[in-house]
Amino acid sequence: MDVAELTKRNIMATNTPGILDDTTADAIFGLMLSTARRIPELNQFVKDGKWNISLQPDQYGVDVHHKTLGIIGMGNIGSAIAKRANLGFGMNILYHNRSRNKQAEEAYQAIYCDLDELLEQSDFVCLMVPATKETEKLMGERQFKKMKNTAIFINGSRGKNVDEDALYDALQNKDILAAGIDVFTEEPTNPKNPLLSLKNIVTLPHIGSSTTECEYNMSKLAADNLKSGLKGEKPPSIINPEIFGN
Ligand SMILES: NC(=O)C1=CN([C@@H]2O[C@H](COP(=O)(O)OP(=O)(O)OC[C@H]3O[C@@H](n4cnc5c(N)ncnc54)[C@H](O)[C@@H]3O)[C@@H](O)[C@H]2O)C=CC1
Ligand SMILES: O=C(O)C(=O)CO
Repeated sequence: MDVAELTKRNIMATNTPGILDDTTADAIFGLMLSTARRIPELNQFVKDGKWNISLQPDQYGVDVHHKTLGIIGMGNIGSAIAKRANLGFGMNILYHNRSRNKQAEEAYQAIYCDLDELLEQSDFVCLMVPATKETEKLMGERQFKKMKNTAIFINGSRGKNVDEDALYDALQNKDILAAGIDVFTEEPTNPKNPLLSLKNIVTLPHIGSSTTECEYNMSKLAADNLKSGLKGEKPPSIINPEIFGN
């Protein structure tokens, strides 16, 4: 939204902050586990009736616990992911952000570093920045080449933050081990998107906040915002309160 323009025209802008952080972090963590432990692929293996000998080493996944997770964008959702990773899975947290996040540093022992350092050192790289001009294709060929070839890339933010062609090449050339993505450059993605042909990627149809509880809570807050606005009152989560004056 062009909030400045809305404010200029005296139009209220509202959002639903806070409500989806934990739900989205759960989905992103699910993507990390699914990708590392190859859950969708091995689920299909059982259902296809192929489980007739014990699992072979080339079907093994990799550990998540006690590995290093690099979070690009340590905001509300990034912090909720760090909490799960550090307190639940004993993971070491590196992060890159526009500014230091002291709360995450204290609560989850998160260590601030520059982007290249994060890419070089992390076993999992999780992208959680907003889509802006600065973050467009933030992850491209150079960044994927910086990652370990045993590392896993997760995108829970916006598709445009990643150069999908570069991600395809990185996965195909085994520059990185695998990827898990909830978001695409174009949504719904074209079924012919080359990424979908790869074995080492887990894909989701942008399900970050898609639980019954979370969708209900977001809708309720949106309706509360609307009701207040229509009565000329300040909505509970207004983005541009300045239109009401001080
Ligand atoms: N997959 C899904 O269903 C969902 C995806 N999202 C996406 O996740 C994004 C993050 O959400 P929140 O954590 O709530 O936002 P937030 O605003 O709390 O956190 C974003 C963080 O990214 C940092 N950042 C911004 N530009 C940066 C840059 N160029 N370099 C480094 N850091 C930068 C900010 O400083 C901030 O700490 C949203 O903007 C949205 O695109 C949000 C909700 C659900
Ligand atoms: O609110 C968002 O940013 C979403 O991605 C919806 O799930």
